[in-house]
Amino acid sequence: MGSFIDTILAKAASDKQTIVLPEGDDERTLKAAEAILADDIADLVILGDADAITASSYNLEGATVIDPRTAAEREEFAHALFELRKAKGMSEEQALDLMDNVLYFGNMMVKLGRADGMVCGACHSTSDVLRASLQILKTAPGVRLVSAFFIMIVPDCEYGDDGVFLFADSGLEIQPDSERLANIAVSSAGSWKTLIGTEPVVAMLSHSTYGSASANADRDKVIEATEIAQELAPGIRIDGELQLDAAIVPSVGASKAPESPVAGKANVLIFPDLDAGNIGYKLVQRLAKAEAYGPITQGLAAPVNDLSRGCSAEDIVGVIGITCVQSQAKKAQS
Ligand SMILES: CC(C)(COP(=O)(O)OP(=O)(O)OC[C@H]1O[C@@H](n2cnc3c(N)ncnc32)[C@H](O)[C@@H]1OP(=O)(O)O)[C@@H](O)C(=O)NCCC(=O)NCCS
Ligand SMILES: CC(=O)OP(=O)(O)O
Repeated sequence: MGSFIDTILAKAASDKQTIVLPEGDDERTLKAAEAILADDIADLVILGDADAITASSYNLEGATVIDPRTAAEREEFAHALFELRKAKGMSEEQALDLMDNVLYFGNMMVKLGRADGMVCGACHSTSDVLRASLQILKTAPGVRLVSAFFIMIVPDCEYGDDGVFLFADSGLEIQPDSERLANIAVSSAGSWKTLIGTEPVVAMLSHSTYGSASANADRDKVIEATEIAQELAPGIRIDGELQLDAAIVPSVGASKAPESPVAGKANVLIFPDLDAGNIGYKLVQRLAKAEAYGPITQGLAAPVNDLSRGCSAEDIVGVIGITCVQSQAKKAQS
């Protein structure tokens, strides 16, 4: 793994957080858990069939293993879930039934402070993972929109921060309007600062650079989103609309958008919709052999992060480290 993830894991280990891994029946999750425990990076709670987990070939000594179907906390968590969701029509019985679902049980652990964060999605779809978190944890104070990004580490790449990029939204918001797109850009700049620590340089991506394409709704959405984002965060370098080459390649940026403070230097790439963002990250991951960590959420009241069902155990280790660093940052702010 590259130096980005080494730095993240060292930071995670410096102030250990407690992370729930609800997919205890997934082989990659157990392999990742073994690596996290061996390097003393986080305290782990693993959910699932306790007999099967403890009988697995992985050394999970030190982890707390809970089977939600028989856990002592079921009634307490179900009642708390009912209180949270009764206005939305949930009954006590439905809340208790949901405690069989590891995603709901895990989110309740985070909600009630039994864990600092959660990582899952190796064998659950993104919509199932995120819906449960959006319903239970909700947005952080002052935040209107939750969105999701990937940290991409592209090998042998001189663009971005030596090949490090943030791609958003690659996981959650399907068709953001200009206001939502602006919010995604501003949140992504904040996430870049939290995880990478250097200055975010944010490009609002389009098929057009500075009006090169004739007016159309897609282009105009990105132009409007850029204006809103610049107003929301005047201290952050955000510019658009920019094509991908103008955003990251200095010579192309200089020729297509010479006055832009972002063109040719972008490290945070904001895609116009989820089709572009999700396809874009998978292209770079698979064709450029980039490491891809995410979807990492931003704007949730507590860090719950998703995975692609195509993830490796190493990806899970990285996302656990990122979740710990997000939790440390959240505690530092409060
Ligand atoms: C995440 C997702 C499931 C949420 O939307 P949904 O299915 O429409 O769920 P709901 O409308 O029931 O929303 C659930 C709750 O989340 C809230 N919510 C939904 N999107 C939100 C957002 N971006 N920010 C904050 N809250 C949000 C809703 O307001 C709702 O709250 P409430 O139940 O307390 O009123 C949906 O956006 C989705 O499927 N996204 C794409 C995921 C995906 O497939 N990605 C590709 C692979 S990574
Ligand atoms: C992030 C993502 O695309 O997830 P999945 O591959 O599981 O759909």
